[in-house]
Amino acid sequence: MTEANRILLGVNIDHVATLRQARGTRYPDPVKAALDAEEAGADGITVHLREDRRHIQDRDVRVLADVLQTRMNFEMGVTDFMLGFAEQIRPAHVCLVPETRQELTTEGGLDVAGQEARIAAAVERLTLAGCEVSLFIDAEERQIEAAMRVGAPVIELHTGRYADAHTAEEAAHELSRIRDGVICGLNHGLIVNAGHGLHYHNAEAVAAIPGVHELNIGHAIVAHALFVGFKQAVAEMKALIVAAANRG
Ligand SMILES: CC(=O)[C@@H](O)[C@H](O)COP(=O)(O)O
Ligand SMILES: NCC(=O)COP(=O)(O)O
Repeated sequence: MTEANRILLGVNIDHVATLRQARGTRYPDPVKAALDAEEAGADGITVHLREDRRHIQDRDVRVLADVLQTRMNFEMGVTDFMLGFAEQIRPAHVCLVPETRQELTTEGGLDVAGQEARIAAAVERLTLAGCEVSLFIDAEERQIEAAMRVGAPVIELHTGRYADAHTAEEAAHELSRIRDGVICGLNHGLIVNAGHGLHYHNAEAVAAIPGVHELNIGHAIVAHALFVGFKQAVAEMKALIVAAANRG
């Protein structure tokens, strides 16, 4: 990997499917979005198959598994169904996320410390299936240490509180928590990704944190794509974070 592309962009295409599901149509097709994203420089494609199937559907994941040129980052709750599904699909990456039916979006990180045995068993099953497992967690030392203990090689730090900050002070505080989380993860030998709620106006500061491996970004890219097209929206985000990482 060259210095110019040392940070990776995973493009989350869930909300292309959100638009499709709103009318029960066949369009817009998240698979087309994924292929366009790849052409525009995405390093991977992220999809979250929610238990309530509010956006991505099982078939989307199956088709993506066949056609992606990069790699799939499959986000899932820790349930027996999802574990079995992932074992069939065998995505390159599986990210375990917390999930509740009523939430608007993923509101916090997975409580790994509070359920180590259950998460360790899931990590083991997925690893045996050939998936690299990541855990979507808050930037807290106890969660990062638990992630290491359960055998996950990768963590993704939840950036939602930073993205939703109402003041510059709050944003700076949340950013410094993420920075500390990155250092902690790296010190424990983990690969550290980050994502959630990142946008064209706030992703650079996270990308500039030394050691961040990949950012997963979806909602903002899909929204921007309405006005500039999907490829352009992905290319703009990729250029933004690569430049920030190189400056940082
Ligand atoms: C786990 C995560 O942060 C994203 O995948 C997010 O869940 C996108 O989907 P939702 O907007 O449905 O939460
Ligand atoms: N894991 C975070 C992700 O995939 C993208 O989240 P968002 O940018 O749609 O909020």
